Amino acid sequence: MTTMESLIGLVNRIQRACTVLGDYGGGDNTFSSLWEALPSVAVVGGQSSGKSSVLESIVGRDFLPRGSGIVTRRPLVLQLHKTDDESQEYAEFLHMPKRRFTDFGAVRHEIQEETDRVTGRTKQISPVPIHLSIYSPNVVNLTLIDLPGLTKVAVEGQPETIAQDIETMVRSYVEKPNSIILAISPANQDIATSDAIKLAREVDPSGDRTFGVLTKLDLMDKGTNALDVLEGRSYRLQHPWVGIVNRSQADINKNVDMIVARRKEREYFATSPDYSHLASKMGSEYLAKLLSQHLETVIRARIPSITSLINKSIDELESEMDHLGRPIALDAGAQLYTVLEVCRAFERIFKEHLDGGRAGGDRIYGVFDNQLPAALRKLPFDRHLSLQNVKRVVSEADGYQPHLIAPEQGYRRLIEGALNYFRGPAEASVDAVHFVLKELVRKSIAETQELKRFPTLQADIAAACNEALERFRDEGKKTVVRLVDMESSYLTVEFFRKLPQEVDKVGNPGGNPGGNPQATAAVDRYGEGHFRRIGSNVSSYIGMVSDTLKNTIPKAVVYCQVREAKQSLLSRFYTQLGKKEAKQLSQMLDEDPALMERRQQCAKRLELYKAARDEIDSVSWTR
Ligand SMILES: Nc1nc2c(ncn2[C@@H]2O[C@H](COP(=O)(O)OP(=O)(O)OP(=O)(O)O)[C@@H](O)[C@H]2O)c(=O)[nH]1
Repeated sequence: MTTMESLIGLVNRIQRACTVLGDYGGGDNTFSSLWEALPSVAVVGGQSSGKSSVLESIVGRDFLPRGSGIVTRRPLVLQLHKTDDESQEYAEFLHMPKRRFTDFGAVRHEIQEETDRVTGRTKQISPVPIHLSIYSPNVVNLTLIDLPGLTKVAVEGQPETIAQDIETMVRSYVEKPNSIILAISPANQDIATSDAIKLAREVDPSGDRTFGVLTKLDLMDKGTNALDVLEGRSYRLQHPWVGIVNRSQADINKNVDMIVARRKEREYFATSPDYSHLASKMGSEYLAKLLSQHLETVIRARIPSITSLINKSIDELESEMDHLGRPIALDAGAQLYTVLEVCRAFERIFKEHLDGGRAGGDRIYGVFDNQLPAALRKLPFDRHLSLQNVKRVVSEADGYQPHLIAPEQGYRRLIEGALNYFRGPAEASVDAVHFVLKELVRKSIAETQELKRFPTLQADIAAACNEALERFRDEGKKTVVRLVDMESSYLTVEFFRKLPQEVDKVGNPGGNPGGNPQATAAVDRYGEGHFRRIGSNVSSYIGMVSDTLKNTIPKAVVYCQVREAKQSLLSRFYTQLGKKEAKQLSQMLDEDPALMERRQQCAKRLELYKAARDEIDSVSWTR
């Protein structure tokens, strides 16, 4: 069977858990607020309207700080728990869970101290609530939130904006649709000027959620009464107005006991000529019962929507937790496993870039198909094989004895000189592919979801990849330069064998009919045509080599760089990983602090919502 205790107690427990997580009215939150979904009673009134007196009267104890100026500077969530008649009264603060207060003077002192702990002694206000639970046979189960009194002017030491700040904070509590407003107004003031009623009218125009309380009935001018207000004629609310007579300042000074004061209040209404017909519906005890019953009804009505909010929030949090990733295990084995798993995810993406499926690998083919042939075409063979240079190289190679038939040395020197030019484009191809691979590593790291959480591991993987790519580049360069050197070290004999014999060709070059053939040949061997032919033969040979290199350089580059990157980009990293200690591994898995924080918050929230769901499930409802 559901009892009032179980329902209000349930909300109390959820409310306390909310506060621990920073979820309270007026708080700044990135999560949907469970607190806001919970019905609560907020006590609102102007300064000196009698708020503290009403609360103390409901509790039956003196426990609230008194003084001039703004005494209540943080919301006080006051949870009242009714206990067995013979049990001892005590109070407990959420921020001091181990200490039971039986001296209510000490409770008052602790409220002051705890207020100052957050706000400093500067008379500032703070929306962070203080939670106080009171266990007593003299209370009904009820939760009330005492808020700073609405004020018009700042006093010495308070910021100019204090009046506005208080209103904003109070408003943030009372504007929530689940808030029940206990609007306190003094009877010796015109109700039209009541701060509490003004605010309540704004946030609850239908008066559905507002309970009007009229204090200081005993202080009204003789011959006047508050029946117009109490009977709902001055300002109509959905719930009946409740009149209250609290202890006067003189009673307080005389330390009149609260229980005695309650009795006097009862007597006041019972014997009052104006109010005796309303006596059963007046006074602080009646108010407490009325609120308790109403709160219970409201909670009962809200349970389905609270449950659905909780379920929705659990789903959202679980999906966010999935997105954020599991928390990191503490033992070295599990950490190593996590690192390897993340590395493999990265390698998979990197390979997809090379093998297709993701863009980027085609840029390597671009190097082979465009950059390399273009660079080969641009080599300065025209200059190298100009008539002048051919002549110079051949003469230098001949030395003092000009060549007799073909300038063997001259050919070799010209060819060797030309082949040297191939080193440039060969090395440039290696560099170009290196940069493509580097870029693909960068992209793959960015695209590896699993890596996002671990900035340190990201940097470690990037460094390991770059180190490996440098090694592959060195190897690639050595290999392509070797290809060029191989061309210089042994020339293709076949090519020269196939060249038409010069003697035959020059025997009668067709320009000197009838002349002395020997003389013509002799002159021509050192003439321009002869050198031009040498240049053209060397050029053909170089063209042939260029065609070969155009094909073999890509093979070497793929073999040394691309294939290696696919097969063993992280091989060394893995070897080093095996030697790492648990501490180093956990350093690698050092998460982005913001992300860790968010996960922790989500986990705590999730715990709260699940606990709240269990709490709700554990109460058997009578509907
Ligand atoms: N005679 C009489 N005095 C009252 C009544 N209610 C409050 N007082 C007196 O009015 C003064 C202010 O009451 P509090 O309960 O401190 O009012 P408050 O709204 O909490 O004031 P602040 O905390 O300063 O905003 C005190 O001196 C009370 O004794 C009442 O019903 N009758």
